[in-house]
Amino acid sequence: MATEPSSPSTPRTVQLATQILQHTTSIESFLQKNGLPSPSFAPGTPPKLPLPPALEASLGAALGALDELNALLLGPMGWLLQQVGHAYDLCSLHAMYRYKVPSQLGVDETVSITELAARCHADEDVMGRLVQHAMTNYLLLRPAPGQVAHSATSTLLASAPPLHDWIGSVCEDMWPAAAHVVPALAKWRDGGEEPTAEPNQTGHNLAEGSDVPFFDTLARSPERARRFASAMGMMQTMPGFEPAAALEGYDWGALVVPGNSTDEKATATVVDVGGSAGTFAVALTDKHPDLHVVVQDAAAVISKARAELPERSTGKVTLQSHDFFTPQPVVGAGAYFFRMVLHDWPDAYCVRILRQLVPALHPGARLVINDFCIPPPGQTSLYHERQIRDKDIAMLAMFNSKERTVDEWIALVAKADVRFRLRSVVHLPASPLGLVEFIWGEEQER
Ligand SMILES: C[S@@+](CC[C@H](N)C(=O)[O-])C[C@H]1O[C@@H](n2cnc3c(N)ncnc32)[C@H](O)[C@@H]1O
Repeated sequence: MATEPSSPSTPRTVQLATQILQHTTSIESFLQKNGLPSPSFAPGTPPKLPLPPALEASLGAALGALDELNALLLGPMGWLLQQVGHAYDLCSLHAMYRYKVPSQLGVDETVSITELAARCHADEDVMGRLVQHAMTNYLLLRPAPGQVAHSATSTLLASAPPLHDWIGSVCEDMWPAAAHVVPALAKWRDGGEEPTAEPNQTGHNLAEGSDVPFFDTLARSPERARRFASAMGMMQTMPGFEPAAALEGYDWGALVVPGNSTDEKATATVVDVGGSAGTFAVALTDKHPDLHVVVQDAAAVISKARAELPERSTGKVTLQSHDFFTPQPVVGAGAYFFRMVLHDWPDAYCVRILRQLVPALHPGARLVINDFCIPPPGQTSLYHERQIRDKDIAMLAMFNSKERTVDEWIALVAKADVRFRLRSVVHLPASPLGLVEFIWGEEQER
């Protein structure tokens, strides 16, 4: 929705408050017209507002304005205090995860904090403090002093084990690593044009006191590996990360080359490199049954994926254990697809991964990178830019890697091999992910 122009003399805070009011009014009137509930903290509230794309934009604008208004009204000192305060938010969320607090409460139940602490086998005083902190962040509700009940967020956590896994991975894998990012910078060395650091010299390594890269840490701990894979699967259901966006944003059907004779079946192979449990591959072959997708990942990930692959995907999705630092075994595929894989690796490692493809590539093969694309400065609100920059810092903490701009993706692929030629760049709507497509060799396009 277009906001009313305000006079240049209107103070910025009032401009922002007006925008918030206008956008919120549009959203509420849509919800009302469609018989949908107003946003609330009550259990059973949908995980996200069910809005059409135009109102998604309104929601984004309202949140961006709210963030700026909050910072302006707090003033620099208050804003700093708020930043510091956020450092403790994950403590109470972590306690919710560790003690499975959401599962200890019945949906319509109100219990005393004493009773909840007993159900959690936790110290009453400490648990009471953590729970009351969680209440201030709307993670739980306080129906009366000393009482606790479910909120919209805690019911969601109780009902979705992968979401619980994701919180666990954030609190126990990523958060300790983030706290060690800055001390880990001492390990970086001057690599000439760009300083470099290894994937085993990260915040994660300092936090763990180990020198193995994150994915090797996972390989040594089946439960942590399961939790991380579950968290990755959960991410695929989050707004902007669903396979649907990448399915619609790219012409997968164009990869299918018709056979020469009528009895020759039209088909093409897509290799989903680092494809984890195959969530994307299943969605892709559901939509394009003429495609054959080979999902490649570490052996432990593939053996778990085998147990979970839906029956309808048999014959359309092949699961293959493959280390992408070794030569690509699928020769002559139509496309090699990397979805949220290369952002886990520093540039020099991405170059090594991409070069492993080269002997397998036939002219015209596509390299499709479906990954975070940092927008150019000023293209989005700082609030929205912060969401993707948070991910960038997470990459630094876990892998000494980074999120990249489209130009950085293009430069990186050129560094791997100049025979990869840029073919298209797609910015997926309402998603921090883009699709950057390259074509191999001089051959005319299909
Ligand atoms: C961030 S996850 C992305 C998974 C999936 N593409 C998605 O979109 O959810 C990165 C994947 O790379 C896999 N991986 C890491 N190192 C690998 C290696 N050396 N060879 C193959 N896969 C690897 C991990 O097991 C993990 O499944």
